[in-house]
Amino acid sequence: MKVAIIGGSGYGGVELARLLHNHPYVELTQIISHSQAGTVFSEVYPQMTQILDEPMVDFNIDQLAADVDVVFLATPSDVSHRIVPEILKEKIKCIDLSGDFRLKDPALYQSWYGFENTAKDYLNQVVYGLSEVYQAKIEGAELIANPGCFPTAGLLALIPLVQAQVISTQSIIIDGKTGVSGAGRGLSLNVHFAEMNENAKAYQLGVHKHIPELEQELSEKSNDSIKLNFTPHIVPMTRGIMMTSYTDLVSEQSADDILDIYRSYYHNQPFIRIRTNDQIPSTKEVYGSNYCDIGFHIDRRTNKLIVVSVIDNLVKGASGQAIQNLNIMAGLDQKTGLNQLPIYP
Ligand SMILES: NC(=O)C1=CN([C@@H]2O[C@H](COP(=O)(O)OP(=O)(O)OC[C@H]3O[C@@H](n4cnc5c(N)ncnc54)[C@H](OP(=O)(O)O)[C@@H]3O)[C@@H](O)[C@H]2O)C=CC1
Ligand SMILES: CC(=O)N[C@@H](CCC(=O)OP(=O)(O)O)C(=O)O
Repeated sequence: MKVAIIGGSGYGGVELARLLHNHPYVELTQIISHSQAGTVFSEVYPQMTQILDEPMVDFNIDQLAADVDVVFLATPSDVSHRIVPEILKEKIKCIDLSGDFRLKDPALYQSWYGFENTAKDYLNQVVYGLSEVYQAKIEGAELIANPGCFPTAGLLALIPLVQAQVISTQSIIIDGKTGVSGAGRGLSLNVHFAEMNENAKAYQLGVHKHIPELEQELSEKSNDSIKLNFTPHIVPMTRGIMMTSYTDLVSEQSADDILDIYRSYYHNQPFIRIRTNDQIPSTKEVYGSNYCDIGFHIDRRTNKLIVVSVIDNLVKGASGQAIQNLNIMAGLDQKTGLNQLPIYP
């Protein structure tokens, strides 16, 4: 398969380049850059010296049509909805890492993302690329909306429970923590060393763009209209997402019952690892890998089931899951090119 990356000079772009380098069936033919076309990729990212020494190129639809089967868009929000229709017309498949196509209700883009989606007609055909949950739909997709990093970890923890109807859908509270690379490579005060080092900050309470995404997908799986609380925190680490979900059990459940729900839902899913015996995963245990690790604790005093799920935001939360989706679309083993083990310590 010939693939291109749009948004090459960002963190999602370089992580795609790193992972695709070891993919046996992919040829990366173009890295497209809005701001640095003509610059050699390894000059922007010296760790790619003697690996990717070609210059990045401008977006050119004719060149794409001649050269590429699948495009990864690793662009900020409010970009891909403007260019995806043009790319799809050339029969090139698109995997969009941004949020531009994740929400099914077009009205929600203005309120949560602050832009008007100009490709509303495509919201009916886009497939939400949560790989383990929508595998069958992903197989035939032309356009994938790769899930957000927080939703990936949160939904993988909660969908099996909601579907099994063992938790209340009206009292879900999620506490999210993210590493700084989640904010992308652009400079901003929030990620300034003195602002974030030895510091933890909650942000965007009640207005974060991942709230409607979490609600949309959990509502779909429960046939209920779910409203939930989600608060993200930025903490001083480079990579990693931890989602701690507080849920109310609606019936008596043992730890083995909960384990059975997860094991049967994720039967044969290579990237989901369910922890047993109250073992709670930490972000370093998935660092650099495409795994999502899930651990849980039942608090008998309060009848709450507390679930902790962790991913690497740049791998399972972005570029790794995008490649997992490419593999599913191409009929390959999901693990192709994604066999990196976590880097620990
Ligand atoms: N970082 C993360 O953990 C995750 C990120 N995502 C999503 O992936 C996307 C990329 O994120 P990330 O790589 O971190 O962000 P970065 O800010 O690191 O990179 C985005 C890149 O997009 C390109 N770009 C910027 N403005 C425009 C524009 N107006 N038109 C076209 N291209 C533009 C730039 O590259 P160039 O100039 O070379 O084109 C820029 O480097 C975002 O939508 C983000 O929400 C999803 C999950 C996790
Ligand atoms: C630290 C930080 O700013 N994190 C980003 C994570 C989201 C992101 O960048 O991208 P996706 O929506 O595509 O997952 C945020 O909270 O907006």
